[in-house]
Amino acid sequence: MELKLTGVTCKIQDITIVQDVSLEVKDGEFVGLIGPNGSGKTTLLKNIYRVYSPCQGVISMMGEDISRQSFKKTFRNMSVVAQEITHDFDFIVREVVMMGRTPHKSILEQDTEEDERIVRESLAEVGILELMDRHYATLSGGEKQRVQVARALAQKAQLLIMDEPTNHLDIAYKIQIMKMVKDLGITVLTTLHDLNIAALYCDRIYVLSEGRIVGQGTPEAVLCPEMLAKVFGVAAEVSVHPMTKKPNITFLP
Ligand SMILES: Nc1ncnc2c1ncn2[C@@H]1O[C@H](COP(=O)(O)OP(=O)(O)OP(=O)(O)O)[C@@H](O)[C@H]1O
Repeated sequence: MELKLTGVTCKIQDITIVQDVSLEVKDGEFVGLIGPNGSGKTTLLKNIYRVYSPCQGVISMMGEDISRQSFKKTFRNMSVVAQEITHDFDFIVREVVMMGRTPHKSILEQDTEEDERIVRESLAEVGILELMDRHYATLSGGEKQRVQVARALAQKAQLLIMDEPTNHLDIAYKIQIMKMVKDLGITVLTTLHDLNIAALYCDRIYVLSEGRIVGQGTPEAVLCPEMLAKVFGVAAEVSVHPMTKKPNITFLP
């Protein structure tokens, strides 16, 4: 499920937050979006998952402009793990995951046994089947994050958009979730703050700074000391890890 952005600009209250962004995620690619706090990553993703509409530019999936699609059609093909999900009502975990089945149903359609099976499978995949009857509001930040990943899995979409999907997770779950998503083999665009995790899992990376794309390429090409100094303002040494053969960043105090 190919995703393409061409010249996307987004303004909020007349302030340009994202400017002339063009990027492409090819079918089956795992692409990272990195950049400092406030560089516009979440705003860009919100344009992709249709919370905002770009004031200029086109976002297309498989060559079709998503602004011309019904929301239902978009979300049959695109699942989203957003940051900081709060639910106004206190849902049970399995109800939150069942929300992932919504784009596949008509308004009054009941949940089927197949839906129930998919919900259980998705919870098991992220290792929290035992939480299925808990109240979502009572979960820890990391547990909530895994419920959101399970909801996205239950949606069975071919494009997955994730906004910092691992920020509440300890290192073991961070690796588990990234590996699991990678193994799905679907098309992924995700923001990531942990650049060593980005180096391990991303096929390609885009760098956003002040709303513009300032770098793109493989982790080896993008994650260099010059970019880290220029964009993030940090001193770092980058080596190739002898076991993973991926860039390994050591930040210098
Ligand atoms: N609804 C809004 N109203 C006003 N300003 C906003 C709004 N949403 C985002 N911004 C501003 O747009 C800029 C980009 O925000 P955004 O959340 O997209 O950045 P980000 O790269 O995701 O940051 P972080 O890494 O901190 O999550 C910030 O300066 C933010 O304050």
